[in-house]
Amino acid sequence: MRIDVVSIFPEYLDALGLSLIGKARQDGLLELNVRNLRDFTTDRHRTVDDTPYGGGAGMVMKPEPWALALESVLAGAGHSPATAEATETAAEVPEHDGAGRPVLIVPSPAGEVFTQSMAHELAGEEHLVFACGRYEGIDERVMEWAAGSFRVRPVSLGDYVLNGGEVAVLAMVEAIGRLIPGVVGNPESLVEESHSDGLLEYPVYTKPSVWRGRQVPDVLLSGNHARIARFRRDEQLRRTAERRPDLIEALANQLDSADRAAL
Ligand SMILES: N#Cc1c(-c2ccc3ccn(Cc4ccc(CN5CCOCC5)cc4)c3c2)n[nH]c1N
Repeated sequence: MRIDVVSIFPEYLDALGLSLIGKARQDGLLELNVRNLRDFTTDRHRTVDDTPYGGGAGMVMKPEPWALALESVLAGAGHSPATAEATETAAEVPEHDGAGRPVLIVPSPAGEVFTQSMAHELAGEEHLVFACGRYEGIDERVMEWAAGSFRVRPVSLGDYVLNGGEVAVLAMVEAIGRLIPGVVGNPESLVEESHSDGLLEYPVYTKPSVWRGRQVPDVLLSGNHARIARFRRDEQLRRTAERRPDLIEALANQLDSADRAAL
């Protein structure tokens, strides 16, 4: 997988050189390129923002630096930017769903909320491009223009307000990158994790069996795998009902009688 990121704070993405994602890059499982949006400005002050049409607080990111940066990404990946007629052609040919075009993920408070399911979907893509906005956001015409060469997806990390897109990109690249085959040493650990079966994960314990007077649940020391599985499932259901009742609602028709007894 190839990932390109454009940001006015490229150093924010340095954390993607560490740990599993950093090793995946060293192992050639993931290619990551970060571009500084200011390198695509044309004035001496490297200006990326301006006042909003229609008034209002704050500043808006200018469109032209973004178009130049995204065209640089396309050129770097061997794609040619869409021309006007190409855009029309793409729109007219129904089977041309743009599957070959890179996905442009635009972190935004107004985006579709990022989920584990979306992480799995995006982990299957060949080329992801992340546009990190700042200020009050990016001129909307950039996303309209980009639709000629990218599959554009505004995505939100969650229902709270950040100051820009970089933190969201760190989270999404980690969530997506860990699903790429070979990145996580033991693929088994990807199976039983939160949200993989729609429930929150069960509590985990390790040595010592008694720590500051607190005993590990006996069932986990029993060696009885059926009882251990049932305990873990019960803990998943209990935790999910307590912390995320919304997830229980979504699963209601999938729970068996043993599950219902645990709630
Ligand atoms: N992913 C993600 C995010 C982001 C996110 C992502 C990208 C950018 C780029 C700029 N910002 C700052 C910003 C904050 C608030 C608003 C709303 N406006 C409405 C009209 O009044 C002014 C304010 C806009 C821009 C960003 C925030 N926040 N929360 C998430 N889950």
